[in-house]
Amino acid sequence: MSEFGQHSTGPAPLGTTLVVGAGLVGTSIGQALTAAGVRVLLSDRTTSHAVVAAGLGAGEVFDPAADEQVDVVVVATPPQHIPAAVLAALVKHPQAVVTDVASVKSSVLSRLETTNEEISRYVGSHPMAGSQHTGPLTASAKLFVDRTWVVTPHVGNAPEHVEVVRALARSCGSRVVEMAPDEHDEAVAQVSHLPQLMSTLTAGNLRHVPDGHLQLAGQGIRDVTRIAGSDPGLWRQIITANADAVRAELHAVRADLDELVEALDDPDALEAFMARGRVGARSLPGKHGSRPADWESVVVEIPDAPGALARLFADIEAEGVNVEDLSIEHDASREVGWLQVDVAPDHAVRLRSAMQAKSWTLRP
Ligand SMILES: NC(=O)c1ccc[n+]([C@@H]2O[C@H](COP(=O)([O-])OP(=O)(O)OC[C@H]3O[C@@H](n4cnc5c(N)ncnc54)[C@H](O)[C@@H]3O)[C@@H](O)[C@H]2O)c1
Ligand SMILES: O=C(O)C(=O)C[C@]1(C(=O)O)C=C[C@@H](O)C=C1
Repeated sequence: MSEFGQHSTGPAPLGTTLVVGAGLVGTSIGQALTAAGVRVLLSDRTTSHAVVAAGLGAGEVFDPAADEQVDVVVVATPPQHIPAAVLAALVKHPQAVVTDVASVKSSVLSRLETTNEEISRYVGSHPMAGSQHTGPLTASAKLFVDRTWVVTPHVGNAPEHVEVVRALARSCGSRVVEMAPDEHDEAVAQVSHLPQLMSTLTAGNLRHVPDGHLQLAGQGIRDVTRIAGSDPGLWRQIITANADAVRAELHAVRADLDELVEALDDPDALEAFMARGRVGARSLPGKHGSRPADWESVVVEIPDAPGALARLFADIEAEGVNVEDLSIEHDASREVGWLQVDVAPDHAVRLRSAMQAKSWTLRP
């Protein structure tokens, strides 16, 4: 686990933490905090979600009648309900530091500020991890491990309140980044909201593609369209709350698209365009902030058979090679998968020969 993880240097312990909204994100936070030894209470306007989350090890169902002191509240509802839920939490839990996990930050803060309520105990935040799924059944205690969690304080916050939210993020295994709410919104328009829309555009375009052609779909389009499966109702709220920043990104993409259409008749320009994409992909930081370009991939064929993956991991471990990242691709026609193991470049040659010596098939 990372130096930021819950099992490492030991973040400051959190007090009793109430999660409001026990869906994908709320339940995952509940599970991570519970695993880190924090007492977690769960509430959801759909009571069965809180009950399911509790059954999945995310904490206990909150009983408002118990009148228990709550030290931290995490509001994990869809964005449109967040300001009201934050205000309600500030009133009901006068000792608590209240945070939220909404994918947009400025609009939530502005809504809270216009109420003229006392919001000094509210510190916004946003874990940069999730999935295309919703609901407690899709949660995972490991969702936030080694991922960035943005904390977006406002001028009224005391440092100790900000520290509580930083400790919350670290307790879930995340790496904390602090940013002003408007800068956060500009950044997520670039690295989250635009990518979501590009995935949606690509997947939406499949409506023109006949079934016979869809059969040819390989891993490439699956990689690009995974997040197009996200909840349209949730994304409607996210994008409309960050429309100005997203609009600027879309205008830039429109200019690039025009350039690309022109480049179709100019191979040099086309290659330069493709090279720009590769540079962009390599600019993304990987685990612990390192760049994927720092690693080398070893791709191993694994039979779709019980125990094959465990055997492969045991063989890698026996070699003493540290695995930096992993991904798996399923072969469309054969009962095999391809496991991509990313390792430090000076370990790659050794790992390849060790795998071959143990009769694993490698992709060149
Ligand atoms: N899905 C992601 O990838 C992701 C990642 C990071 C942050 N977020 C943010 O997390 C929040 C939750 O997203 P999610 O993906 O977990 O959605 P979700 O639909 O899985 O969960 C939302 C939960 O909130 C409950 N809820 C709705 N209104 C409520 C209210 N007024 N009071 C109490 N409970 C209420 C719902 O019943 C549901 O259980 C959103 O604000 C989203 O922007 C999402
Ligand atoms: O589906 C995923 O893999 C995500 O991590 C989703 C993702 C993202 O764009 O990074 C989407 C929106 C959230 O606000 C945070 C995370």
